[in-house]
Amino acid sequence: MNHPAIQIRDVHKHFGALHALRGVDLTIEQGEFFALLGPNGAGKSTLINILAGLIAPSAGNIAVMGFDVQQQYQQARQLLGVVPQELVFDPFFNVREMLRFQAGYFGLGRENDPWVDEVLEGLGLADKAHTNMRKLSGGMKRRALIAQALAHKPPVIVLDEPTAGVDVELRQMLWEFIKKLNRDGHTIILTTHYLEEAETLCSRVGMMKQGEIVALDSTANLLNKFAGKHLRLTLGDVHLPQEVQSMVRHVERGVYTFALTDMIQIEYVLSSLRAGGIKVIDMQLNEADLEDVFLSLVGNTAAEHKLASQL
Ligand SMILES: Nc1ncnc2c1ncn2[C@@H]1O[C@H](COP(=O)(O)OP(=O)(O)OP(=O)(O)O)[C@@H](O)[C@H]1O
Repeated sequence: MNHPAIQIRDVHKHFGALHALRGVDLTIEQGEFFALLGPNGAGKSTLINILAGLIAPSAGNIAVMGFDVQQQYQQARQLLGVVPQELVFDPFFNVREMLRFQAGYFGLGRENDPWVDEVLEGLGLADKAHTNMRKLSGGMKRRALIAQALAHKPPVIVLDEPTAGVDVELRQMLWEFIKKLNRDGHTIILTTHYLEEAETLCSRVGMMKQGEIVALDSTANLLNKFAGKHLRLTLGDVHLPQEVQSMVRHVERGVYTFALTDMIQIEYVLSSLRAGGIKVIDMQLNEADLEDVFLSLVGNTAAEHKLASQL
């Protein structure tokens, strides 16, 4: 039977009084490149920590390719490679030894060496294979630690904010390598704050807010459904008519970005400005992006949270 890569069923997590996960249901099929997005504190890391078997859920369960992460921890863990935000390593090994050791922990021996070579090559570490972990520069260490999570050739790879604070070169290299692994059949789950990354790489997106999934769809559908267009108008220092103020997504040095859900709104904005005696100095119409979807779903978090807690 072809199990989903990851099946999350009604997962809750309480930290004392805090209800950090409020019934998360999510199925990720084998071969997907999936993005999990959400503002700080939405619960992404908590969900990944439960997935990786590092913490237990308060209720619900998660299976990796059919293996329950608690009841069948070892099998589930073997199928999973998790690149966490913060990583620890043993400083006494060189890079290749460290990767072999890591794979050995999962019961793999010399037969896994070609894969270790592929990982070293893919992450630009081939010429550092014999360098002691202690002697690597910060950026190279980061690469080695990503390699470590992949050493046992896991079919399901989870990357938790892998490019936070990472230089452009590694970012590009990492994505090329991860895209190749995805083409080869590995399932990839990515959490990121870089919405652009999710937009270009991932075919499906889940957005979390306050411990719940608030949107789940293909990247293309989300963009179509929510985003519409961006109208960027250079107006200078003006006072906008009341009726168009709520459509403004962003203002910077006299350039106003309006989020439009319908093309007819262009005429509405322009005629309001005209009626208010405001002159348009320049105008641009752009496709909106995942950031719009994200903001329209997770914006006003604090205000809504307050409202929800009063109800
Ligand atoms: N061990 C813990 N003890 C108590 N509260 C915790 C613990 N871990 C997480 N939390 C809380 O649970 C909520 C969800 O945190 P989590 O780290 O999962 O969010 P996140 O979406 O990963 O955010 P970020 O993008 O900042 O990593 C937050 O309010 C956080 O403070």
